[in-house]
This record gives sequence, structure tokens and C-alpha cells, in this order.
Amino acid sequence: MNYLIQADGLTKVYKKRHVIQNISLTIYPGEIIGIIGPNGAGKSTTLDLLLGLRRPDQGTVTYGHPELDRQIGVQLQSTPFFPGYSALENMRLFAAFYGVRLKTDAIMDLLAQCGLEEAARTDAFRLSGGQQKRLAIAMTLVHDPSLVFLDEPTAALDPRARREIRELIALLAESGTSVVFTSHDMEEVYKLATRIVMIDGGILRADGRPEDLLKEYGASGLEELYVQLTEPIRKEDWA
Ligand SMILES: Nc1ncnc2c1ncn2[C@@H]1O[C@H](COP(=O)(O)OP(=O)(O)OP(=O)(O)O)[C@@H](O)[C@H]1O
Repeated sequence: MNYLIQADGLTKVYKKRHVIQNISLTIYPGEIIGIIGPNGAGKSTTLDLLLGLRRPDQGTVTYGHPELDRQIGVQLQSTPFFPGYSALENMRLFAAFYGVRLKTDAIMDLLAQCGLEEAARTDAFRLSGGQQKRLAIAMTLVHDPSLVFLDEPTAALDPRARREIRELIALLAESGTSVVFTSHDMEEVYKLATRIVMIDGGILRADGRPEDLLKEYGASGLEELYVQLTEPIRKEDWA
């Protein structure tokens, strides 16, 4: 099957410490990949390497077709809004970064898709936490990407807002956009992901369909699998 991104043997070293060790990972069209693992496991670094934002010390990242780098949308952990501008204006400015000129109607369609039509004229920084996350996701869609990366899209949101983001991600996937997201909420990952990638200590510990992984490790749920496959925090890491 044609892949979108193929990473082979990725290794990243900071100050002699291997924060990513020999990670190989292929992303295919139509997938919703949930990347899980403890704080500091190397999830964000892996995303950055896949996106070409950081260079691996070893290994390669290959894109399935030459234009893919212009067909990726990215929502990193901090929200990249222009202060003093409405949601709609932020969308327009962000689109311009991609060299895309979007008519107001097209922006309103994207905002509506993300449940933000009524917030279009509101200053982005005045939106609620959930609305800001949805706007950050809407901003990844301005150039009609075939793949979006969402780094903790539901972190620090209330249950309803989380559910809305989950529904939005599922809709994106249904409309043909592949999604790679990170989360610390195991129930959420289990509900949403078609494939789970677990990283701990910079090492890929598990990669597969949720139900297959549970069967393989004899775990009753994803939280149990997580505890089985991740190391307890070591005392020397407490400081
Ligand atoms: N620029 C850098 N210089 C030195 N160390 C770094 C750098 N970037 C990341 N690290 C280290 O690499 C490790 C992996 O960090 P990373 O941010 O990828 O983890 P994460 O799994 O995304 O964590 P979280 O769940 O907390 O977001 C951490 O120990 C971090 O301190």
C-alpha cells in the first residue's frame, strides 16, 4: 500500500543521551494513529522528526510523494494565534503562510466544520479553551491537507470539549485526512485510534491495532497495557 511517511531507524541524541532510539514507523492513508507514552518519552521529538522540524542523527524520513510536505497540517502544543485578530482573520493569515488565498465563505465552511461558526468574529484569544483547540485544528486544514499532526489536542479540556474534538478528528478521518495525535488519555486513544504507537524512553514499545495489542499482551484495557509496557519513574528522574 502507498505510504504517506516512512521513517526508518530514527535516532536523536541530545548531550550523549539517546532521546529517540532506532524508531521505524510508516504512516498510511486513512489511519488515525494515537501516539502514547510517558512525559518525556520522545513523542513530540518523533513528530518533529517526521515533520522535518528536527534532523535525526541517524535514520531517514521518506515522504510517499514529493508534494506531501505541502499537504501536512500541524497543531503543536502551543497555540499559534495572532493577537488582536478574530478567529476568521487568524484563519486567513495562517492560510497566507501556506500561500493559500481563502475566500471568507471557504473560511466560514472550515470554521463551521470545526463547530466555530458563531465564534468567527471573536478575538482568538477570547475563545474558550475548547474553542481555541478547535480553532488550532481548523487552522491546520486551510490547505486541505492529506495528513494532520495534532500534539495533545484534548489536553486540559473539559469532557464535553474533549468529546467535540474527538468527533472532529473522526470526521476528518472519514473525509479522508489521516490523523496522527498524541494523548495521555488512554480511553480516548482506544476509542479514536485505528492504530496505537507506544513510545517509552525513546524506544518504540508497541505498534498495532488497539484490539490486536490488547490480545497480544493479554491486557484488559489500554491503561493496563500502558502500565505493562512503560517503565516506572526512576528516582534519579525525580529532580
Ligand atoms: N532541544 C532539546 N535539547 C535537549 N533535550 C531535549 C530537547 N528536546 C527534547 N529533549 C529531551 O528529549 C526527551 C523527549 O522529549 P519529548 O518532548 O519528545 O517528550 P514527549 O514524549 O513529547 O513528552 P510530553 O508527553 O511531556 O510532551 C526529553 O527527555 C526532553 O527533555
